[in-house]
Amino acid sequence: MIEVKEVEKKFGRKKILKGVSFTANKGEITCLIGINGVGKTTILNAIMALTPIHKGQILIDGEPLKENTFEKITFIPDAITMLPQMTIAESMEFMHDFYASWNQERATELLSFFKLKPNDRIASLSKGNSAKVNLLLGLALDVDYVLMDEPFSGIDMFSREEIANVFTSHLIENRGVIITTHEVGDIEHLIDKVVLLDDGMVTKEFNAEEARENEGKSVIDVMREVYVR
Ligand SMILES: Nc1ncnc2c1ncn2[C@@H]1O[C@H](COP(=O)(O)OP(=O)(O)OP(=O)(O)O)[C@@H](O)[C@H]1O
Repeated sequence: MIEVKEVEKKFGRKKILKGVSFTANKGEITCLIGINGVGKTTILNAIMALTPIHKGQILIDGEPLKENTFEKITFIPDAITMLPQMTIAESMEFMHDFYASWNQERATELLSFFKLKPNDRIASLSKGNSAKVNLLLGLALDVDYVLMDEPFSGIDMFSREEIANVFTSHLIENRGVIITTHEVGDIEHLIDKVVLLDDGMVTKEFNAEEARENEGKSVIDVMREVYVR
């Protein structure tokens, strides 16, 4: 389980996170939802210790992040980090050399799942294919937790559908996934848990299935109650 406890974060004098708390379980897809600039990426960066926090605590399976935790968790940012002149195949080799947790079999499966061509250069990829390569490089690691920053942002409907299919496939298996988004529409059915953020705080944390079954409400219905007052 990933536990984010009372996390506070400032940039200069501006307080971005004002005591954010939530949990994300293994085997579930947790979605952080909030408008642009609310601090979604900052939360993922904080979980990965890529940015320092000023107060609070983040635990992964009960322990603070340490060097060996990086074999347990991966972060898929919203833009590809491979060099533009590299081919997809070279990017995969790079990851293979760098991470002990690289799973070549899964990488090859993802390559065909996304219908990507290994000899295409990163610089030549469309936004949709670039997002798919990014996802491939993260999901091919045998880790327990995957953090994804806006995996559906700015890409066409068909690419979004293909990416969404990964979430319901064995490629996610029983990992814990945290994704961020500001538009929940066409991924609503994939989400187990929702964490709504507003003004640097969690305004509501709920189980999407329970809201549907017990109250007959969609994620968007609950969002409307919280944000449109
Ligand atoms: N390195 C930084 N220095 C100063 N301010 C920053 C820095 N990184 C982020 N911020 C500010 O912190 C706030 C939260 O940024 P963040 O990127 O976490 O938001 P977000 O919810 O992910 O937004 P988006 O949906 O646009 O990606 C924004 O106001 C942003 O301008």
